[in-house]
Amino acid sequence: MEQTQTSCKPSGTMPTGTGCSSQASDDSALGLKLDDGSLSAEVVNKVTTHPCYSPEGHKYARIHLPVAPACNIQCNYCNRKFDCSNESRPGVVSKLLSPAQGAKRFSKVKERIPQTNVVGIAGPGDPLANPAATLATLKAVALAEPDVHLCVSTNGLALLEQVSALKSAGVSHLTITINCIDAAIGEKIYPWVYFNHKRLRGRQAAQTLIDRQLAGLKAAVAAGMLVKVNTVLIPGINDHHIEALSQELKNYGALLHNIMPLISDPAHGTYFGLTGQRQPTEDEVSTARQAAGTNMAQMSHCQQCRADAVGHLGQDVDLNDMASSESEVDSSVLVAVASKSGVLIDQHFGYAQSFAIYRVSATAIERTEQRTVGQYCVGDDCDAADSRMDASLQALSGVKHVLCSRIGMTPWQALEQHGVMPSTEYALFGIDDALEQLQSQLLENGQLQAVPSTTIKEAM
Ligand SMILES: C[S@@+](CC[C@H](N)C(=O)[O-])C[C@H]1O[C@@H](n2cnc3c(N)ncnc32)[C@H](O)[C@@H]1O
Ligand code: SF4
Repeated sequence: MEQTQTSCKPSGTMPTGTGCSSQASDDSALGLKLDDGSLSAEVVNKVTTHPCYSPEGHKYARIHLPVAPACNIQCNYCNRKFDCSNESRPGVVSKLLSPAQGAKRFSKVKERIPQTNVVGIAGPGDPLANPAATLATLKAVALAEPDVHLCVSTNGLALLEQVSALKSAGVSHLTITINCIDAAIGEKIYPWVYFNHKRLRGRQAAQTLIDRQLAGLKAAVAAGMLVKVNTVLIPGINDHHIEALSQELKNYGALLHNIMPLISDPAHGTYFGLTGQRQPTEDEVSTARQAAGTNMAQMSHCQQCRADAVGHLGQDVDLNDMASSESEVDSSVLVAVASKSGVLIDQHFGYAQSFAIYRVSATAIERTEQRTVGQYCVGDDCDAADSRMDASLQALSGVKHVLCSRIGMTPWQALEQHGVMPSTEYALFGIDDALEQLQSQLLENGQLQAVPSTTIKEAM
């Protein structure tokens, strides 16, 4: 890394300044800083040309490509469903994209907004719970435009094992959401964490996540990435802990700290929304930033963007007129339904011995066949061997969507990697109702050719 001295000097919090230095970090050993505590010219350039890292980057635009639907943890403030109209909060998107569609969207946007120099993957789930789609998208974008900044935003659970792949793909800017370093706090934020093929709960889940986040942070910094940490400020849960957290983040070499207010609304269908967890006041956010600012450079211009945000920060571009150019519009899709009763979506993917296959087009929903599969989970063993997944994939050949009541993370990821979209969104819905809702969603998202009217036909 180039070590040219610059005029960028420590300034503590960074709402309006250069945003390129921190007050007290002593991480020069990590290669980001010079001996006098200032940042190298290369780092300053990477920070000030990124709209999310520095207010100075406002002349540049960013695009988030929504290619990562699955998540390996659950946060009590998050619901990754598709958005309602005009909804703007992290984790929501209008339409998921494949890596090829993502790269195409980037090229279109770059033509229209040439200042787009940042391509990020931030969901709607966790990019590193969908590593194949994330890496394929990053590589396709880098091929089209080698000079863009590539960014990833992750909860950090799977970071340690992905750092070198991210580095090789050219990721320079990384954001990790770390809300606490105390598992007693973490268990109030994360109901479960899916790690090493097991769903962990309670304190063990929180401790595992925290350990992995800190190990991943350390590895990413050592690999030369500029690491920003997001912390969601949740009154009564982690607000008393912010200073201790920022001290640890500094020790681990994070460059910036972005304390974001919790967004909580009963209508969002999140645990915190439903339990009435309140959002912090502006004063509480600024107190937290001051407390953390004694250790870390603070950000305060974050817009808490959607996972498909496009354009300059705070001036998002409407993508509706681009949908048709993202093609991959089908005239019909095959949907596999896992059902025990034959009436409801009430079968776990792993325990299904057969799937009912439906052909869904814009004008019809037609049941075509029943396909038998070798059961994926055997006894308590849902950490199935690759061969059982291969057999399931073969049985589901040509299928684009699987509707089931539950599914493990391993088969979810394997299906996604093969272009099949699993969904538990319709668990316990009537099959007809679920298929009609899916049909409407595909039409709305431009993934089916739009022709009105619906009929359900039993062709068997
Ligand atoms: C949707 S996430 C996607 C990236 C990744 N899964 C993660 O959690 O870091 C992007 C950011 O939005 C934050 N976020 C999600 N829901 C939120 C909410 N209701 N209020 C405030 N921040 C939220 C996450 O904590 C994260 O920092
Ligand atoms: S890690 Fe990110 S995507 Fe996953 S539940 Fe939490 S906020 Fe949502």
